[in-house]
Amino acid sequence: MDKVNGAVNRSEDQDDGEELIPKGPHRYTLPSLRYTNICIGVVLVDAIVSVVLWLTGGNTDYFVDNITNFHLKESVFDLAIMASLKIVSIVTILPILENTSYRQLDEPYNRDLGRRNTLLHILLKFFFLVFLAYSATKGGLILYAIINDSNYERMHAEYNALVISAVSFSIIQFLMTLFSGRSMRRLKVIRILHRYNDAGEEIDKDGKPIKEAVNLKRLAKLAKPEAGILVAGCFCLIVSSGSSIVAPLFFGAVVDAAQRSMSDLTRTAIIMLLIYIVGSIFSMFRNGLFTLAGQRLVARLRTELFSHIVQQEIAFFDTTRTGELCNRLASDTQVLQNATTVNISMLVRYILQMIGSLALMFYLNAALTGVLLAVVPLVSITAVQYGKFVKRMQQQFQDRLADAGTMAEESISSIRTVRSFSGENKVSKTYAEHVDKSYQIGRKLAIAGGLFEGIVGSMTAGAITLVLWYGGKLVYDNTHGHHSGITPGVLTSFLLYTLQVAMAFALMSALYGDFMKAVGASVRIFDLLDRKATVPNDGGEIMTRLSGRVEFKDIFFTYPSRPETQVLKGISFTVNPGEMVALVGPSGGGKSTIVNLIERFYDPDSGTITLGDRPLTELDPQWFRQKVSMVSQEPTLFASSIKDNIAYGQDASIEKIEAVSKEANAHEFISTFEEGYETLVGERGVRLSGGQKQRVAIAQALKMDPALLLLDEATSALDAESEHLVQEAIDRAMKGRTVIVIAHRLSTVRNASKVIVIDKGVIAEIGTHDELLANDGVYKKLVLRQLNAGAVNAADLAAIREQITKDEEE
Ligand SMILES: Nc1ncnc2c1ncn2[C@@H]1O[C@H](COP(=O)(O)OP(=O)(O)OP(=O)(O)O)[C@@H](O)[C@H]1O
Repeated sequence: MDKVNGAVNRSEDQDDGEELIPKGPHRYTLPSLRYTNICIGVVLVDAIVSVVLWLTGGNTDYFVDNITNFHLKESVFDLAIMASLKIVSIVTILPILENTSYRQLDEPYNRDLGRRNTLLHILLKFFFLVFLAYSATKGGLILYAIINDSNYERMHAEYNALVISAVSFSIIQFLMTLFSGRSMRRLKVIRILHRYNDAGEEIDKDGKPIKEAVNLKRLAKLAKPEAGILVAGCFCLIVSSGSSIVAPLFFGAVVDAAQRSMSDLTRTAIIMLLIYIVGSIFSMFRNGLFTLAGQRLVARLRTELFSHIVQQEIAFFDTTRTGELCNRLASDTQVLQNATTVNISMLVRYILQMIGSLALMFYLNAALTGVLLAVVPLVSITAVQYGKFVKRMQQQFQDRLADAGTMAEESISSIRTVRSFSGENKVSKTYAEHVDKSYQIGRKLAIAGGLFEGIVGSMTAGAITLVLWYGGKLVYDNTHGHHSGITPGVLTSFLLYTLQVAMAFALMSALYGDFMKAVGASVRIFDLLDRKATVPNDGGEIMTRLSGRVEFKDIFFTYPSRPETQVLKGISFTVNPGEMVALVGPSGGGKSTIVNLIERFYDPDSGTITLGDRPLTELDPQWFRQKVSMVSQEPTLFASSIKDNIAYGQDASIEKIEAVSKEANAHEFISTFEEGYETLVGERGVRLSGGQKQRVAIAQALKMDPALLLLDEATSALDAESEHLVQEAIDRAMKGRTVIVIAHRLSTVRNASKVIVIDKGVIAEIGTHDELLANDGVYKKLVLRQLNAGAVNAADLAAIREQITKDEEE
């Protein structure tokens, strides 16, 4: 990657019309794969092919004679010189042009720059037009002489090849210069922005330092434990590639042997068969070993990733969609599996095949190889352009598909809500819209795919015909006594090599796409793996005993997912061991948030929470969470048996499970199930009723024998019998424990040691039920509202009425 402006700029955010100039130090670089470098590369290949063909063609006399007695239709050293001139002109003009064009993007009104640019564009096109005109004229004259002039003395095969290559390259290069203007204008779009912090570290969009750049090295490091398998795989790969490299040679040998004798033919055919068999056996091992390494890698990666995900703080899950995380686990890891093992093996195989085949092709006939190499760039440029387009489209296609997937997952997992709102048609319509978006991209891809097939197919056919025609001519030369000809067997081998190189090339471009996908997937996976939970999940002190004392000291809290709204504004209270404290207040006031903070699902913005006289941040979260049990109003069970749900997270004997179930009034209903404690509860416990789920959750909490019990009373009405059973279980669970309850029932608040009224993030009132009722405050209003809603039983109603009348009398 080249530096565009090595000096680091400092600028403020401002709109320059096209993009926002980033705040702070930054610089830009240009990608290596860009117009200028591609052009220089093509000209270099042209020069190498030309010089090699010129130097390998003919004996010394011929070689010298060709120079001293220069003749337009017979000499070729002019073409080799022209190739060198091309290098000089492109290497001098293009980098300057790129530089001035880049500057001009920032100084569009600089006339000097504009004039200089125009001149350079014209010069570039002019030079390459001259080169094209010269080589085309020369090629035309030679072709004319071959066809019409019987006295014309044929050139050496290599020289013929040189003329063909010079003409083809000149056409390609001239066509490329036509795109110079457009490509230079795109410099600003393709440049890569690097931001830095004040310490000089490179940072990403969000200002976080880019710790370890995702590169092949890190990907390869992932596969380190599989090194042994991979080395064995590589050995098999080398043997199997060797076999496929030499096999075509024997293919040709069989054709030639057939023209000599039967015994020769049989012998050569058997050798060829043996080579293929050895190749296949090693291919089999190669394939098996690489796939095995991949499977091991992905299994390890998935496990590691999953345990890393579940270690993240709760706030992370508030902002990250479940579907997205599942995608990372399922498909991103799969993409990485292929990229780090099977794809790398394929890449090495194709590279070996290409280099080996090309070397043997040169060995068989340099001229024929030269002709082939001359037509390759045309096909490859088209293929690369198409590849880029496909990559962009594929990315969009995947994104749209992922949107559809996430939406489907959300709808299906909350099918009950969808059904109860009769939302089936709506979700189907939304899903169809998402799918349609991906279909539109898929359609474009289909059309482009067809076009590409057609164009590249015709080009390939043209290239093969050219090679075949030229090879045929060499066979003809051979049978008619020219020393530069080849046998039909060599032509056969050559054609097979051509196909092998073409296939390796085509498959390699497909691999490029896979690698790009893998880089994308690895960025996402490594991002996740590198992410450190802001609320740690382990480490800290483990005490011998934990008392249930809880203290909030001036707690301010904002949910990270909604940074603009402060939810708790200076909350302070104490819960002493053995007390039952009720949190009450209007909906959205912050009661559940307080409970979340006690579980240390989040850390407060400021203030201290102490549990058993120690700040929560000093305790080992995994340890203290076992001492603090939470029973929520809508418990979520796991899709396993009742027994496993109660034992969740701990080894517990069936006797213990039964004992806590009895205490939680759950044993009775569990015993009525045919499979008892082994009964499966279904996804999120759907096969149990609300009351049953709550009692299982209470049993779960009791099994932990918690020092502190956090309760969220159900607001949803259960039937009287069920409510009675749940209430009885809750009362039993509360006995002898420190309890904080988000209370909705008057009976609960009346029994509470202390009632804390939370309203809009602050403590509105604090005291016993009787004290608070005496105040004409939020609590009294709440109680009256409950009375009106009829949400209290007859005894409560009478007691409250009596109390209020007494208050009014006073
Ligand atoms: N995970 C979250 N991310 C962002 N905001 C949240 C989150 N959970 C709750 N809130 C917001 O915090 C505020 C307090 O919510 P909280 O659930 O603590 O209220 P509550 O008093 O328990 O209400 P209710 O009695 O209805 O359960 C609400 O405005 C809510 O929208």
